[in-house]
Amino acid sequence: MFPVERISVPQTILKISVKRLRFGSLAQIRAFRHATQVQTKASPKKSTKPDKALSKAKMSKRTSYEHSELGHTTIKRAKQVDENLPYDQLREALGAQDEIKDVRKVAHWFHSKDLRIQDNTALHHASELAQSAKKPLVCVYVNCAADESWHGTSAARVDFMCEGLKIMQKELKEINIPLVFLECEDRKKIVETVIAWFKEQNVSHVFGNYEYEIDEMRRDLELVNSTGRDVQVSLYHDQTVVEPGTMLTGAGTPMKVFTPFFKAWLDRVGSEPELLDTRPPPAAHPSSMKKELKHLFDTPAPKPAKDKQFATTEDQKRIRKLWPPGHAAAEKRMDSFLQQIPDYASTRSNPAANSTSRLSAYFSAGMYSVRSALQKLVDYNSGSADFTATSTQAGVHAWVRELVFRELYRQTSLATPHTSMNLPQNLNFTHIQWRQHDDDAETAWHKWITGTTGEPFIDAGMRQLASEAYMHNRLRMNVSSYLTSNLLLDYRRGERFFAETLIDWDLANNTLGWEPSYTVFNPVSQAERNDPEGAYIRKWVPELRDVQGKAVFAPHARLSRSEFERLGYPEPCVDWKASKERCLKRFKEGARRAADE
Ligand SMILES: Cc1cc2nc3c(=O)[nH]c(=O)nc-3n(C[C@H](O)[C@H](O)[C@H](O)COP(=O)(O)OP(=O)(O)OC[C@H]3O[C@@H](n4cnc5c(N)ncnc54)[C@H](O)[C@@H]3O)c2cc1C
Repeated sequence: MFPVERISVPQTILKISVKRLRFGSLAQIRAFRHATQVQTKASPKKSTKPDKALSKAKMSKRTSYEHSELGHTTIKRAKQVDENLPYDQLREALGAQDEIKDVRKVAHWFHSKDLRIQDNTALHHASELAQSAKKPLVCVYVNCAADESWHGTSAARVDFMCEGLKIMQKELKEINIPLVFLECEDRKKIVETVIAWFKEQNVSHVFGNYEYEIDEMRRDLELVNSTGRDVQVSLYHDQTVVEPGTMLTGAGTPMKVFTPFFKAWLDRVGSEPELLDTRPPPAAHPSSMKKELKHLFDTPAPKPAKDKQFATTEDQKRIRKLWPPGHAAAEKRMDSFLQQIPDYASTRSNPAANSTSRLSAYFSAGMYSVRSALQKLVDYNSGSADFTATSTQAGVHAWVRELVFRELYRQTSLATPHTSMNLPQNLNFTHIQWRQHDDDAETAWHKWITGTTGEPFIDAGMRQLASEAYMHNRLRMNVSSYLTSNLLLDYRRGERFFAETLIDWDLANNTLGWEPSYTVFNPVSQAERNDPEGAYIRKWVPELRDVQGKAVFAPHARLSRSEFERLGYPEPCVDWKASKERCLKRFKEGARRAADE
C-alpha cells in the first residue's frame, strides 16, 4: 500500500488530508447527489458548470499539499527496491529462524485480505500444529484506523471488513477458538503491538498469510526480525492458486505479460489440479480449552473510525444490502453466478447486463478464496480443472481469465515492488507532464468525481460508483482513460479516489488498472458498443432517461440546441478529439524525456 518512503507528510498536513479523505470516502455520495440535484433543477446554462457552492466549500481547502496522493519516491530508489526484493529479504529472514520445538500457544494473525476461516491456508496450518501439540490456537486482528486512512480505504470497505470480522469472531467462538481484536493508533507500531500481545499470551508460533504489497512485506519482515528466538513465524501463500513469483519466463524471470502468463497458468492448473484443493476450517477446541481461554472471547469488534463512517444510515443500509459481508454471502453469490456463467463471455462487457460475478469485494477482503470459487467451477466443469478454451464453456474460460489477471497482478506486486510505491509499472510514464493544479484542473476533477463531465458513459460510471461503491469493469477502463487522457489529470488522483470509494479496493488490481496507456477510449463509441440500448446510461443518468435512440450516447452533439438545453445535462467538458491529441503529444514527450535520461 502506500509505503512509508513514498511520501513524508507532516502530521499537520495529514490532519488536513483526512478532511480530503472524508470528501472522497464519505461526503462524495452526498456531493454527487447534491451536484445532480443542482443539475436537474438548474437552468441548462447554469447546469453546465459545477456547483459553485459545493466547489468552494470543498475546494477552498485544497492546497498543493493535499495532493499527497501524488507523492512518490525517485526512479533511482524504485529501481533499487526492485533489485533487492523485500520478498527475498522476508524469505531469507523466515528461513534463518531457529525452529521452536516447544509449542506453548499457536496464533493466527488475520490481515485485511484473509477474512475467512474457510480455506484459509495459514489458519489451517496453525490449527494443525495446535492440534498435534494439544495446545491452544488463538486468533488476532490488529485494527489500525490510521493505517486505513493512510491507504485511503473507503468507508464501504471498512464497514464491510468490520462486519466480516464480527461474523468470523462468532464462527470461531462456535468452535471454541477466540478471535481477539487489538487496537493500534500508530501504523508504525502495529508490529510492536502484536508482539507485546504474543508475549503476554505466551505464544510460541505465529502463522499468517503473505501480503504482496511493499509495506506489508516490510511489516512481516519487522515481525520476523523482532520476535527473535521467542516466537517462530510461518507465512503461507493464500491469495492465489499459483504461488506468486513462480511463473517464470524462459530466462527465469517472473512473467509480466498476460497472454503467456495465462497460457502457462492454464497448463499448470490443468496438470496440477491439487492446486485448487481447499482446506477445512480449523478444528474445534475442546470445551476445557474454551474455559482456559475465556478471557480472550468477546473483545469488541472494531468500528469504523470517524473519517470512515457512512455519511448517512441510508447509505449504510444500501451498501450493506448490496454487499452482505462474510463467506456464506460470497458462496451464495458464487452459486447464483454459476447460473449465468454460460452468458459471461458474450455479456461481460455490457454493464447493463450486470452479468459479472460481483465477487471482487469478497476476493479482495479474502472473504472468499479463489480456490473455493475455482472448485465450484471444477464441479460445474464435470470435475475437470482444464479451463482451456477448447475444453470448457466460453463463459467459464472467460471468467477464469479474469481471475488470472488477479493472479498476475499479485506476482507483479511481488516482483516489481515499485508498483505499490505510487509509481507506474512502466517507469517511463513517470515523465508525463500532467496538467498543473489550477482552477481549471480542479473544475475538471470535480466534474469527473461528481459524474457531471457531459459524457454520458463516463458520468454513468461515476454515478454507479457513488451509489454502489462499485463500478463495472468496462466503466473503470473508460473513466480512468478519460481522467488521465482527456482531462490529463495525474492518474494517481483517480487511483486514490477509487481506493477511497470502492468496496473492492485492491492495491494490485487498482494500481495496474490505472497504469497509464496510449490507448484512449472514446466514450461515445465505447457506450454504443457495450451499452447498445443505452440502458446503463439511462439508469444512472436520469437527466437522459427520456432521450430516444442513439442521441443518448452523445446528447450535446446529436440533439438540437433547445432539446439539449431542456435536459439540464452538462455539455462535454472537453473536446474529445483535441484532448486525445494533447494527451498523446504529452505522453510521447514524456517517453522522449525518459529515453534521454
Ligand atoms: C482502473 C481500474 C481499477 C480497478 N480497481 C480494482 C480494484 O480496486 N479492485 C479489484 O478487485 N479490481 C479492480 N479492477 C478490476 C475489475 O474492474 C474488477 O475486479 C471487476 O470489475 C470486479 O467485478 P466482478 O467481481 O463482477 O468481476 P468478474 O468479471 O466477475 O471477475 C471475477 C474476478 O476476477 C478479478 N478481475 C476481474 N477483472 C479484473 C481485472 N481487470 N484485473 C484484475 N482482476 C480482475 C476480480 O477479482 C473479479 O472479482 C480495476 C480495473 C480498472 C480498469
